[in-house]
Amino acid sequence: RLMARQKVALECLSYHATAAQDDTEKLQNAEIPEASKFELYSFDFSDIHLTDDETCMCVIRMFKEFNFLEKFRIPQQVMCRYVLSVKKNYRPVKYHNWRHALTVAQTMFAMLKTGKMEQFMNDLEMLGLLVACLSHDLDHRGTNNSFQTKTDSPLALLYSTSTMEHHHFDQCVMILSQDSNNIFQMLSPEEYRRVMRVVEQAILSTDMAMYFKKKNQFLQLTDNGEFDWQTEEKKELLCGMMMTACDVSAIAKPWEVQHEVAKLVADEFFEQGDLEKLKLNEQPVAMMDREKKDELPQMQVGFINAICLPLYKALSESFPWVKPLYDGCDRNREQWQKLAEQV
Ligand SMILES: CCCOc1ccc(S(=O)(=O)N2CCN(C)CC2)cc1-c1nc(CC)cc(=O)[nH]1
Ligand SMILES: [Zn+2]
Repeated sequence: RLMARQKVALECLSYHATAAQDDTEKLQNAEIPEASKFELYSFDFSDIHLTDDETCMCVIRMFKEFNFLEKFRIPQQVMCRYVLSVKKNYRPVKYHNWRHALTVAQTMFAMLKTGKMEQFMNDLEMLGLLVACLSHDLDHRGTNNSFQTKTDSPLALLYSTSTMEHHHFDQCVMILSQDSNNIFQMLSPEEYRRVMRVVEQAILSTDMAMYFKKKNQFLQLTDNGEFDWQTEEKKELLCGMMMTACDVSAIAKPWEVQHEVAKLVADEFFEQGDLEKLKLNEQPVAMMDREKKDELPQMQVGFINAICLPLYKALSESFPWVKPLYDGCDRNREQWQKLAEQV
């Protein structure tokens, strides 16, 4: 019986076809605009006005700014097909979609470049971090880990902890396992092993439960004025914190952008709450209960105070050039506080 269910589980892992040839050729022949056109070096970057094609060009431009196509001998066509295949494997859910993945990757780009964190990373680590950001929510269904467990989803059968994050990593591996998508194809076996370890750790670190586990260790290092970050363990810890900082970076965007994105997050949460009421006949947690939408501003203040600000504060103390993330988040806290007092 278990075998049959595991067979079903593996079926649901089957990833959709690679990007179409004509889309790939179109992107391949396109002129990739300068980074300034997309404001890729800014922490205020927003994808809202970009077309789907432009989002793909943003990714290629970020890789070009790091000179990764030369450094890792990535054929242009493989680069294009890889980006389109990753985009294709995001579902059109309200928040955890391709646009979210792109904005997370752009924040990582800005932290490394504008935030000057590239001085602590080597090329392979930065390549891994960008790939991890692009892949970190692949095939998200708009529901969280506890929902997989509660509904006996095939994914919960495969992974009992960090269920979605393990699935996102699996999807990332599956896309790279197609030669036509494999941007790592020219790496040596040793380089491939190292970059995949960076990608795996980075994607798994986006499980908020992992963040809570690791953050005190990180805060101790920054409080003690850690400046080395070059041991395997410290590097892994720093990369994990950077992933969380990028994953929640919508909280640090200009107010109009944050307010719009919060609506998308709420819509996705409320749809899960509806499923829990209807299918599971269960009362959802407040943040997923649309009957409690009035509590949203106060929840955002709690999210900022408990999770976002402490992280951005610790990062800004050790890496001063990422302070715009702290400042943006603090401004949004004030805005959400004002709305919370109005209710
Ligand atoms: C906007 C709709 C309400 O959104 C929230 C409500 C509550 C909390 S929470 O900090 O209390 N907390 C987080 C950890 N969970 C395990 C328990 C609940 C966070 C958010 C929230 N999350 C994200 C990340 C997806 C983005 C965002 O903007 N807001
Ligand atoms: Zn995410």
